[in-house]
Amino acid sequence: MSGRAAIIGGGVIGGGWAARFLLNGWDVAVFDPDPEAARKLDEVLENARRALPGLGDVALPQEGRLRFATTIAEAVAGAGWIQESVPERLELKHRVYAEMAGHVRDDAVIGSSTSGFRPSELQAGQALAGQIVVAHPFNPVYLLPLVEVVGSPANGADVVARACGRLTALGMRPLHVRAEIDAHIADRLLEAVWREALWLVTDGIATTEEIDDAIRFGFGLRWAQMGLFETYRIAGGEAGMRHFIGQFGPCLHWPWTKLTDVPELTDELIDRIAEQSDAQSGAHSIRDLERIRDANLVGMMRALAQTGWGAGAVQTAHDAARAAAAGLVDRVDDLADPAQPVLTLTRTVPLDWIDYNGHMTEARYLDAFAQATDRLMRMVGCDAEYIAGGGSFFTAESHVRHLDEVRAGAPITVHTRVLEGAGKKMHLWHEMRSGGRLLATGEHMLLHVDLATRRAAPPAPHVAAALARLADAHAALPPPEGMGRAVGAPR
Ligand SMILES: NC(=O)C1=CN([C@@H]2O[C@H](COP(=O)(O)OP(=O)(O)OC[C@H]3O[C@@H](n4cnc5c(N)ncnc54)[C@H](O)[C@@H]3O)[C@@H](O)[C@H]2O)C=CC1
Ligand SMILES: C[N+](C)(C)CC(=O)CC(=O)[O-]
Repeated sequence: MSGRAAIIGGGVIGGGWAARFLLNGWDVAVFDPDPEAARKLDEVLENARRALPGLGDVALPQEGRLRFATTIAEAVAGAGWIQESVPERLELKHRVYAEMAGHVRDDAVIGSSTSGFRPSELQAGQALAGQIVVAHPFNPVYLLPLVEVVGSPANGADVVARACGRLTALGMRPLHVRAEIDAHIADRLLEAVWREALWLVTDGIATTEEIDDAIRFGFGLRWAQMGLFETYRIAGGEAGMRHFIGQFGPCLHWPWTKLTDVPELTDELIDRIAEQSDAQSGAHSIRDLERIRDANLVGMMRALAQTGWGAGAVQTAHDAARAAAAGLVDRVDDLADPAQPVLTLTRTVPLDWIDYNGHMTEARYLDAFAQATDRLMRMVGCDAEYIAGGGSFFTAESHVRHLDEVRAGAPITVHTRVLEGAGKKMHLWHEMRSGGRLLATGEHMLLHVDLATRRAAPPAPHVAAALARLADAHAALPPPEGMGRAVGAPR
């Protein structure tokens, strides 16, 4: 699903929202009075284009069009989603909503990025109250899936549901916060940690770098994939959560935190934090830090997708939802023209597929061909259910030719031919392209096996029939150049 979005306030967060919408195919109008807004947004977009398209295993749609509007009314006209991301001042947010009145589509959702205001505070006195919800994202908005959605009784019954549906279609994970509270759920948690960190600096116990190390080398990695409660459940050992609470419950009454007390943000404390932060990270520009952060996040989320866990599961679901739009099909019967090589992969080269030579590393060619083979297997009926029933294909031999290089962010496709599909054999030919360039070919012999005996065995009749159908259709094509080549064979 795509459409038109309006972004009011194109700073750190508005810029991230603009990138999220644009890269998911939406046209975006931005209103921001800052004369530097276009430059800043351009830089954020450049980073987003580098990172987001390579996060998933399915190509994103064609990027939407970006324009800058000169008034709020012009920006919001015709938009299905309006995201307000102006600074965290209630009176400013109210002024912005008032300027929208009379120009907003009846079915448009007005999301506010507010970190802390409740929806009823935002809606107070507003003609558009029924359309305003909190849609609180996390920086960088173009990569992180979480968005807290909070409504109030002023919203119609379906507004929150409509908001959540649209955010899901953008590859996000809307979390419906059912009760209105200051700072929602996540910032309440973050604020608690932030206050403790400020005390540690105030009291001279730790530097900004030591505090960051305490997070990133340890519990930060755990939080990224299991959060707090699931992590502590494991920490309870076989006796689980009850044992954990029994063991650490008494600490609640010990002076482990200063949560009820807040350090004064004196000039001295601000100077100390700023100086320590410069010493810690000043060698990198903000854009450099953003790129390092993005590469780390993409790598972590792609690892999580392998286990189908947390933020990785969101990406996997988004890929699945996008596959048909990207031209991929799940069944031979769904192919528009089975006589042509089958599109088995369409994606962007991700950042973590690049090696020290600055191009896609050799193993990833085989990885991409393996993904293409997996799709072809599913298309002929060898899907998860079939494999659970005891039948599958094993690869017996592969020959990959590396013909041209490709860099991060480039779109790649794989088209596949079935050279032979009879008895236990499945002989495949993959061609990988970027634009018109042939990057690589892969020739693979697979054997159908009985997973109980681990020995070759004929496939089930429906798999054999689908495979034979493709093999017969592809037999009419001329033999592919390079078929049957061995390493070192003369050209
Ligand atoms: N920075 C963060 O980590 C996060 C911030 N938020 C929330 O997002 C909102 C925006 O915060 P940031 O992007 O960090 O601030 P920012 O200062 O980076 O960006 C705010 C932008 O709004 C523009 N602006 C000011 N007045 C305006 C007006 N009348 N109409 C249109 N644009 C106007 C400014 O020129 C600026 O570009 C706040 O509500 C904040 O709580 C939410 C999640 C994280
Ligand atoms: C610091 N903050 C309150 C603006 C943080 C957020 O709102 C969310 C985030 O991205 O950390």
